[in-house]
Amino acid sequence: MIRFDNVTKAYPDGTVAVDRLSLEAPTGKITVLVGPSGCGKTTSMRMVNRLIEPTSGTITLGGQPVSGTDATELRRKIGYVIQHAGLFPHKNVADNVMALPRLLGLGRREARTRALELLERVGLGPQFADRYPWQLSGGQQQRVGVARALAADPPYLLMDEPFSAVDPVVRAQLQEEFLRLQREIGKTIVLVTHDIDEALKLGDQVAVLREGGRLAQAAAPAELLARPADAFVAGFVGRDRGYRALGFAGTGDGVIPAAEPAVVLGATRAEAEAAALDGWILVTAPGGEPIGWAALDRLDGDRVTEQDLNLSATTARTDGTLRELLDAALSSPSGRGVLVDAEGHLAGTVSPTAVARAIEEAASVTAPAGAIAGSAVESAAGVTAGSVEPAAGSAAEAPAGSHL
Ligand SMILES: Nc1ncnc2c1ncn2[C@@H]1O[C@H](COP(=O)(O)OP(=O)(O)OP(=O)(O)O)[C@@H](O)[C@H]1O
Repeated sequence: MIRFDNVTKAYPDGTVAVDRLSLEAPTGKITVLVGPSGCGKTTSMRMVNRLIEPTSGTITLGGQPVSGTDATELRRKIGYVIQHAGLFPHKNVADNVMALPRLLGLGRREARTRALELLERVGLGPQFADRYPWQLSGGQQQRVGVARALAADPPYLLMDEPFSAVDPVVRAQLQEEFLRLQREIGKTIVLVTHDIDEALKLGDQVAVLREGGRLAQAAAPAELLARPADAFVAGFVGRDRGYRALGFAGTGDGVIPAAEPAVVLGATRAEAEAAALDGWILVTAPGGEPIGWAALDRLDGDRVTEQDLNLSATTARTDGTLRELLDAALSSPSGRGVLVDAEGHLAGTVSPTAVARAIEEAASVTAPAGAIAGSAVESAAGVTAGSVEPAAGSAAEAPAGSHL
């Protein structure tokens, strides 16, 4: 565990960057520090590995005050990932990854083997080992940065805006990979971001800081969405937080999919017309995976082809979150959200009304009469005050929904 106890940092010019911060980052979990620019996120994090010394207060790592630990010794226990990866430009990828273990005396051949293993863990094949940083994309550089931080197998990881220098698509991919990796390695992580969506997606615990370096609230994402401590947190978390909370409000297990007829791509117009419930027919791949919807009155030829497909809808897994189910239902041109099983095969469809009913039920199971929907949703997610356990079906799980 990393613990901040009444920690303050005032710079010589009088700026109070961090003001009496008390916070625990639990072992094996991801704690995200989030807040507007200048609220003291980076300063807080850098005090952990003693790149910055606090003015007062104590930071402990596994019960040991960092101020009493030799800085070099300390940094061996703490991997550090920064924005733009911060790779050595004159070293190739393998040497970048193994710089620290080599310094600590690891032999060249062993270092190379370990570098290749680590690169594979972060999704980079052996062909990257001999490239130089300038020969990599931004996302690949970030992956090397993560591999390097893990090289000495430290129990703690500090990550400062690790995914912010890449485009949104790569970013989402890196976030998913990072969560998958963390499920394997279970490090104690403090991650800084200014992006609340990233914080809610990655954090087991999210600590919202406000200007002046004061902690506004630290809670599990579902708790933060359901019960923001004050107007600042509510504003920072965003206006659509009721909808976002559905991502933590249990799964669609209680929603029974309705049978949906479908035809395989390449079926004849007559087959599509015979099967359809209304003006829309669902089209699948030969293996049974839904691909898209076709409007019968807009079919181009005698057969259903890819050109006929409307691809605007998302699919949700039957055990996906209520948010994913609602999104599937609302994004479907036919008004029926497509559900798939764990193998990606069509399981049926669900209407927005059916999902709304499930949302109401989730809210009423545990809520006393008259309780506000927000706290009911939170109860349904099984979140207790102060808990940092991810709720079932939370962002820490593999993504259950995908694009149709
Ligand atoms: N060396 C310094 N001297 C004086 N003030 C500083 C120094 N370093 C940081 N600050 C100030 O401390 C405050 C907190 O800075 P910090 O970098 O921790 O914020 P941040 O939340 O990480 O911001 P950002 O999201 O913009 O990176 C800011 O007001 C900043 O200007």
